[in-house]
Amino acid sequence: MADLLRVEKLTGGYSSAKPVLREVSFEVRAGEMVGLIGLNGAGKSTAIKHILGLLLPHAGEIRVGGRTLAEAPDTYRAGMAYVPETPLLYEELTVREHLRLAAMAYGLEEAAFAERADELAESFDMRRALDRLPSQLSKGMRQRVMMMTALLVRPSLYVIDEPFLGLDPLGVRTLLDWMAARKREGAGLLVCSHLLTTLEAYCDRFVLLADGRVRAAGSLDDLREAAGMRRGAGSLDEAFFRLIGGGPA
Ligand SMILES: Nc1ncnc2c1ncn2[C@@H]1O[C@H](COP(=O)(O)OP(=O)(O)OP(=O)(O)O)[C@@H](O)[C@H]1O
Repeated sequence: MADLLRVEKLTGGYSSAKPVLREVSFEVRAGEMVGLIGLNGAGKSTAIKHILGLLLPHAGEIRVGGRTLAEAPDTYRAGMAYVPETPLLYEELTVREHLRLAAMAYGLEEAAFAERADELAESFDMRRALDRLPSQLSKGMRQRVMMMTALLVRPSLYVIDEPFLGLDPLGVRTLLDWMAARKREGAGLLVCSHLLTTLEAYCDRFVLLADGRVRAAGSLDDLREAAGMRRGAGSLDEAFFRLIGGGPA
């Protein structure tokens, strides 16, 4: 089976004269969660913009479900859901209307919509907020709406940027439980975050970007090995600091 997401020797960024990403390659397979990590300015958001098709590769290619954006734009876009770091909501639509809009955009049937929306509202404790407008929601509640929208439509690939910021501990736990459930059902998740301890507990593999290049990639043990640590010993945090050259020797 094709990888859900394959980034192949991607060179890209905002101007071809000065690429931000250079020859970046990684993949996300069905049933795995991959953590995209790196310091501020390493190129994580730029990589995500390329994956979403908001930036076009200067060289290399990106495939979602085996197809590039140019080959199959509809399949490419419908194959993934993106959750941005900053909630983007329509100020004139209620929470329920946001969910319904997502369901329509992804062709979700009414019965499935009703069942899933209800389940999500319950587990994210948003039942009482379903008929509120975004201006009547707290920051964390707005973030919950974004997550609920992505979880409602059940694409095969999730691209999630800093999902935990703004969520209270209960929201973080609920979100992680949902992400793990989607993963068990065969979805792939690319999660970009600075919360290394959380990623370590939930991700199967990691891609560490530094200065727009893949500094190390693979399982925690692969990263430990690349960092000169023993397999089976030491945290992701420690491997990270050794690999980017900022930690104790
Ligand atoms: N719109 C833009 N135009 C030009 N350069 C940009 C733009 N956005 C980001 N950059 C540059 O691209 C590089 C990578 O930035 P990017 O936002 O991808 O980093 P990041 O890893 O997501 O960082 P953070 O952890 O701070 O979110 C930086 O040098 C940044 O200055």
